[in-house]
Amino acid sequence: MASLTQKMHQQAAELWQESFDHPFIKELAAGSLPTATFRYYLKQDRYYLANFGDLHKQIADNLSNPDIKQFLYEGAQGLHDDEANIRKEFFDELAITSAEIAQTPIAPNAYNYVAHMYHELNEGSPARAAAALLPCYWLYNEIGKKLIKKGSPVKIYQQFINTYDSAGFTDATSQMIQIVDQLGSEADQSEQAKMTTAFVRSSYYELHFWAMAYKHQQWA
Ligand SMILES: Cc1ncc(C[n+]2csc(CCO)c2C)c(N)n1
Repeated sequence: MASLTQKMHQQAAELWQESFDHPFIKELAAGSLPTATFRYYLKQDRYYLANFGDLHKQIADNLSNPDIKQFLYEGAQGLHDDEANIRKEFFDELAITSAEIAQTPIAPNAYNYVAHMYHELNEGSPARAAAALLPCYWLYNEIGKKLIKKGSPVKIYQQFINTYDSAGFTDATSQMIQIVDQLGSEADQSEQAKMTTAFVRSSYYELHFWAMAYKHQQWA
C-alpha cells in the first residue's frame, strides 16, 4: 500500500512538474537566468528561510516524540547556521548589501507561503504544519538531483544546485518524509486528508515562488 507521503507526492505531481519545467529552473541550469532574477530570489528567500527555521522550532515545541523533536530542533539550528552561511557567501558574491535588504519588503507569494505554514500550525495541527514543510525539502532535493546531472555553467548557480543534491540534504529529506509518515500514522483519515491539502498547497507556493522571482513580483 502506498504510504501517506507517496499519496501526497502523487497529488502534487502536476505542480511539481510545472516547477521542474519552470523557466527559472531551466535558465538556472542553462546559465541564462538573469543575475537580477537570482538576486531577487535570494532576497525573498531570506524571509522564507527565517520563518521556515522558526516553524521547525514551533512545531517541535508542540510535539512529544523525542526523535521528531530532535530532528526539528536541529533543523531549526542548522537553518540558522548552514543556510544562513551559504547564503551569506551568495550575498557577498552578488554584492547584496544590508541597505538593499532593508529596502526589500517581503513579496506577495513569499508572504502567502509563510502565512500558509503558520496557518497550518496555529489553526490546524503540528502534523499539518509538518506536512506543509515537506515539499520544501523534497521538491528541492528532486530538483537538485535532476540538475546535478548536467550542472550549470554559471558558478553561483552550480553552487546553489550542489546544496540540494548533497548527501546530507538527501538524508534530511528522507528523515522529513519519515516524520510526516509517522505523524500520518497517528492521525485519522480526515486529518490525513488535511495534511495532504497542506502539502499540496505548499507545492503550489513552491511553484509560485519561482514565478514570483521570475516576474519580480511586487505589491503594486
Ligand atoms: C522557497 C524555498 N523552498 C525551499 C527551499 C529549500 N530549503 C530551504 S530550508 C531547507 C531545509 C534544510 O536546509 C530547504 C530544503 C528554499 N531555499 N526556498
